[in-house]
Amino acid sequence: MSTLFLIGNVDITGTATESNKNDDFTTMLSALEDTTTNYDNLFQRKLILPDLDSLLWRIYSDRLLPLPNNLNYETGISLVVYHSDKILPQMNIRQMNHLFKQYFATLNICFIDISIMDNSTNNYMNILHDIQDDLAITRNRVLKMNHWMNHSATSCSSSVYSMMRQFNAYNDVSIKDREPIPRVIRNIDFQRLLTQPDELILENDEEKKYLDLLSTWNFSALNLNTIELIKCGFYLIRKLSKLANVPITDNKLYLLLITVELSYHQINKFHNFRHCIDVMQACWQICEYIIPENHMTKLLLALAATGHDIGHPGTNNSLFINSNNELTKNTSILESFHYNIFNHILGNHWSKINSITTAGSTNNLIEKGILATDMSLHSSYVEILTQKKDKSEFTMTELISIIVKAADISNVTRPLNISAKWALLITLEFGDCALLQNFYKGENNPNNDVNCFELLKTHPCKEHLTKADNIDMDTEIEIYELLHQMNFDIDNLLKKYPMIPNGQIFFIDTFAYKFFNKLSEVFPNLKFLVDTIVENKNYWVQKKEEQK
Ligand SMILES: Nc1ncnc2c1ncn2[C@@H]1O[C@@H]2COP(=O)(O)O[C@H]2[C@H]1O
Repeated sequence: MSTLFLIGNVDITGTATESNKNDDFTTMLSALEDTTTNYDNLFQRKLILPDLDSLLWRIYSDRLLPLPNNLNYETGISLVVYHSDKILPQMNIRQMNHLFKQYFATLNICFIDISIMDNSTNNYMNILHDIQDDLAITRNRVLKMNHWMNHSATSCSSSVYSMMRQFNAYNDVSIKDREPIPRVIRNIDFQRLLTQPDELILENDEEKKYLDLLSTWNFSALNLNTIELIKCGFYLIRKLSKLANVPITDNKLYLLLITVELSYHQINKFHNFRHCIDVMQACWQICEYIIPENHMTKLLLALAATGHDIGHPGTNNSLFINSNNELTKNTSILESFHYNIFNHILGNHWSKINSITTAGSTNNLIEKGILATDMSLHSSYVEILTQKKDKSEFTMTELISIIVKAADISNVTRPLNISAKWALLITLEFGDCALLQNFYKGENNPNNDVNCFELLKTHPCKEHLTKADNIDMDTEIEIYELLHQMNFDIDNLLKKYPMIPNGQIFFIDTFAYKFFNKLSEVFPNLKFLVDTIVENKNYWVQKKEEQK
C-alpha cells in the first residue's frame, strides 16, 4: 500500500480553501492530480492532512495496526507533499528527511517540498517515475534484500530503506552525538496513541495482565499484535528500571519502544519486532533463574535483547561476503550493526543507561550481549559451558553473553505448539535467503553501485525473481491465517511445509541441544529447557519418519 499525503492549508473536508485557491499549493495539487492519473497504480490512498503533527500521528497509528498490516509503510512507497514556507516553516526538506530517518528508520517515505520546486509538470513526472522504480524494488524479495544490504545511501537517492541509510542517519559526523528529541515528537501522547478511542484502561490491571503473560515460559509473542508487543516491552522494562533505580518517564519509554519497533522490519518473517519481544522475555526469564538478585544486569540484558536484531535484513553475515560497504569492516557484521544502531537510539532516548554502560572500566553489557548472538561464536560458548561447573567460575562477560545467546535461540525450547510456529517463520526466511544466494551465484556480485534493474534484466535465474514478485502481503496474510487458526494443527502446517522437521532436527542436533544441555548442567534449574528440546526433537523425528 502506497499513500500520497498532501499536507496543507485545507478545510476539514479536504478541499482547498478560497484563500489558497491560486497559490503554489493549489498549482502543485493540480499538477499532481494530472501526473498521478498517468501512474494509476502508484498510490492506493490519498490523504489530505493539515499539518506535521497530524502526519506523524497518522503514520504512527497506521504502523501500530494489527498484523498483518498493509499500512506498515514498508510494502510500498509513500509520498508526502508539503510547502515548507507556508505550511511547515520549521521543516525544510533536509530536516524532514533527517527526522524520518531518525524516528521512522525502516519506512519507505519520500518528500516533495513544493516551495523549492519549479512547478513544471515534468518535475513531478520525474519524481513519480523514481517512485515507480523504487516500487519495483520493494515488490521483489530478492531485489529488496539486496537493496537493504548493499545500497549505499550516497550512490543514488532512493526512497527504499537501506542499512547504510539507517547507519548514516546515526553516524553522520555533521550530527552531534546526542540530539534532543524534536518537540513535534516529544509532544505526542504515546499512551493515547496506544489506546483505542473507546478503551478504558486501568493501568494496574493492564500492568498485571502483561506481567502475568511475560512470567511464563509459555509466552508466545506470535499471539500478540504490535501494540500488545510494545506494552510487553513497556511494562517489563519499566518494572526492571524501577528495581535498578534508573527511572524513565512513561512517555519516553513508549517512544523508545515505538522507535525500536520502527527500526525492525515488520515485513520480515522471523527477524522482526515479535522476535525482539520474544527474546527480551526469554532473556529476562533466564536471568530470573541465573542472576535473580542483580537488577541492573537484568535491565541491561532486557535492553540488549530488545535491540539485538534491530534493522535485521532477514539474511546472514555470509551474504555480505562480496559487499564492500562500511558495515563489513567488522567481523560480526550484522551484530555490530544492530549494536551500533541500538546504542544511538538508546543514547538519544535514555542517556542515563548509555552513561552506565559506557562508564569507566565496567563492561558494556549491552554491547557484549548483542555481539554474543553471532552464531559463528556458538561453539566457543559451548566450550565455555563445558569447562565450568559453577556460576562463580564465569566472568561477568561470559555469563551475560551466554544468557543473551540462550534467549536468542530459545524458540526451540518453547512448548511444541509455540516452537513449531517459530520453526515455520525461520524456514520461510531461510527460503528468501536461498533465493538471494542463488541470485548472487549467477554473475552478479553486489557492490555499492549495483543497479537492480540491470541485474533483473540480465540475471539467468529470472524465474526465481518472478516467482518472488509482489508476495510480501499475500504471504503475510497466508502465514497469519495458518498461525492463528482456531485449532492450530502442526500436521496441517507440515502438509504445506514438509521441510520443517528436517530443519529443526538439524538445528537442534548441530547447535541447540548441546548448548542447552551444558547450560542445564551448570544451572540445573534450567533443565526444563533441555527437556523440552528433547520432546520437540522426538516429535520432529516421528514426523520425519511418517513422511517416508
Ligand atoms: N528454530 C530454528 N530453526 C533453525 N534455525 C534457527 C532457529 N532458531 C534460530 N535459528 C538460527 O539461529 C540464529 C541465531 O542468530 P540469528 O537470529 O541471526 O539467526 C538465527 C537462525 O539462523
